Amino acid sequence: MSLSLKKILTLVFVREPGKILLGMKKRGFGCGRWNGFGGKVEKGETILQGAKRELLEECGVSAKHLESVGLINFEFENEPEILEVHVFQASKYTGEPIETEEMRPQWYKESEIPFHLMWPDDELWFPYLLSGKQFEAFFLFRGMDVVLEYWIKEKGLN
Ligand SMILES: CSc1nc2ncnc(N)c2[nH]1
Repeated sequence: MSLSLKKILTLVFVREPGKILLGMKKRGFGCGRWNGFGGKVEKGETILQGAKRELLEECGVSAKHLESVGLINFEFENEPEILEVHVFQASKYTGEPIETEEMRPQWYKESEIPFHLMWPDDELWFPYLLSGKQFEAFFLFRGMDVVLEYWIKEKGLN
């Protein structure tokens, strides 16, 4: 059993009734796609603190309460590193979203989410996010555009 390297990441979606805030990634991993806000968890901070920090850094929104909504493990074929992504949503926050070097924020109606300009996994798990169902999921990617295998499980409150 090879040592599977895990990278802990965060992903935050800001919500308003019938709307969700997405960010157009302007550089780096996932550039050119509408994403959630988030990134790495730094030494000495909790996953929750990392999520709040990344949201503030990437679009100027300060989450007052983050709700854990999902846990997704991403594997990429022939790569040893597994991305463990902790997904949160914020409905209590301060600050208007602003564009940064990383992200261009935009509100989308939940009925008009631009899945064709997002990671291909999103269309599969967004129904859980949008319906407030907690979930766990796994996606095996080939490159950046093809999902080879996946599963999604609804999670009761633990
Ligand atoms: C690595 S696969 C992935 N799916 C995603 N969906 C939304 N925002 C991200 N940053 C995502 N990354």
